[in-house]
Amino acid sequence: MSTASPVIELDQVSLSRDGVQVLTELSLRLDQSRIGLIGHNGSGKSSLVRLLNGLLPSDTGRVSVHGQDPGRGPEAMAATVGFIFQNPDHQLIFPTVIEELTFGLRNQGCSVSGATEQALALLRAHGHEDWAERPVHSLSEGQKQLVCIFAVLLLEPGLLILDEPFSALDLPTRFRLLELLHGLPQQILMISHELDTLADFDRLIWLEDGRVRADGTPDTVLSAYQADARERARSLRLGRMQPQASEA
Ligand SMILES: Nc1ncnc2c1ncn2[C@@H]1O[C@H](COP(=O)(O)OP(=O)(O)OP(=O)(O)O)[C@@H](O)[C@H]1O
Repeated sequence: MSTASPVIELDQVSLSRDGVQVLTELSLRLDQSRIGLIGHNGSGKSSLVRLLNGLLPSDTGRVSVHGQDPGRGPEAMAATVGFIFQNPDHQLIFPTVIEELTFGLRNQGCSVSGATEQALALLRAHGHEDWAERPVHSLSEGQKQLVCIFAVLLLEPGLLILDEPFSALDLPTRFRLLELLHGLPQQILMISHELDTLADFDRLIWLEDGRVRADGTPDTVLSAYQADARERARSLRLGRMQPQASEA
């Protein structure tokens, strides 16, 4: 794993997509081990994490991820940032688990035998050596998500970014994944609408309209976020009731 300082820094970063401003003058220094990113739909969470792994370029400002400039693009960032998508099918491209796991290592110049050895060792360490030759399509959603995590762990990135990794998973699988994530040495930045999965995190950032609405421990940020969501739900209900009242 990289020994670079595990710090993500954004300085006055703005980003627009299709001409719409998505992030506005965002400045953050993230050096905690477990960081959660929350916010209502469209608040800019996915855009922010895609900026960190080089999938989206910023319009203005400076971004540094463990000393690397994501402006170099996602391939150059692969050794620094492991990215886990919400839907494993967007990530998994090979027929078998072992092919999937060895691809990244081979890309980094590792021999077939060396890559296979490392992949088998990782599967063995997690009690899944029997998965090696399994067709990826035969795995459950939770098993596929684990394979995605194993694939990025083999590249030993300093940062793992997970964009809503739990949405398709049942509760036991969610617990199993959370346990695995909490045991990893990597810095973790995770987007989740499942707020209970973030309760043990060191820090939560609440994004709203591309700006930081709140930033602090789960205790403080989650209660404010839930109160805001309840207030929004209440005004939505009132909004629906208005036409009926005027009809009366
Ligand atoms: N591919 C895209 N092209 C153009 N605009 C996009 C694209 N994806 C998202 N956006 C816009 O960027 C803004 C932020 O979206 P983003 O996906 O970053 O939000 P989010 O907080 O991750 O939302 P959600 O919780 O719904 O996943 C929204 O206004 C959205 O419409």
